[in-house]
Amino acid sequence: MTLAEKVQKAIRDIPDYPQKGIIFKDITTLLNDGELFSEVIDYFSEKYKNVDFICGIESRGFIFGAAIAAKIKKGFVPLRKKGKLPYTTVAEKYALEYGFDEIEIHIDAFKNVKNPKVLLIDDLIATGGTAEAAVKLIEKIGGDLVAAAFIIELTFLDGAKKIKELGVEVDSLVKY
Ligand SMILES: O=P(O)(O)OC[C@H]1O[C@H](OP(=O)(O)OP(=O)(O)O)[C@H](O)[C@@H]1O
Ligand SMILES: Nc1ncnc2[nH]cnc12
Repeated sequence: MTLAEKVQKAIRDIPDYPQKGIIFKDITTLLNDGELFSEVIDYFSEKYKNVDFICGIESRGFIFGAAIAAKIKKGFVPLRKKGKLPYTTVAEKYALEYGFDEIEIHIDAFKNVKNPKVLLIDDLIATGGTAEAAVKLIEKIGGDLVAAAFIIELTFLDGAKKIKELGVEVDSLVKY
């Protein structure tokens, strides 16, 4: 079985969560499988070992992003929901599959590196609203995006298109 097939098998569908009509992709069952979680981390770590920073989106993007960053010994930069970062931030509002939100990044997150090469990672891309906001924030503070990577892509919501239109490569492990 390929890694993508194993991950697909490990993810659980929860109908009507958090709202009626949404089929929620539950990654906790993937995280629960230590061997497979580790394989996913190894896969992305090998592919992106040459970046300077890993940016992860709160909160599920933190789980994968922080593990990859530690493995390749590069900095981890959290993109957090509004009001959670203590220092000066830039912010973007966005719409996602089931609501609206706002994320922020610290303005000095890439301060010590010139033209920093950055990987953005999240567990899932649906409409792409969240990732689009993240790309804009990373670029606003001087990051050079190598790719936006996701464990899961919901292709029928066309989110990858939004990101590609910003000139950023999309790398999804499992597509539905
Ligand atoms: O492509 P989009 O339509 O923007 O949706 C994708 C986003 O939605 C989920 O996060 P959520 O905001 O539910 O936060 P969580 O990770 O804290 O559960 C997911 O982890 C992505 O960040
Ligand atoms: N269907 C879905 N499952 C899990 N996370 C999501 N984020 C946005 N849409 C989602």
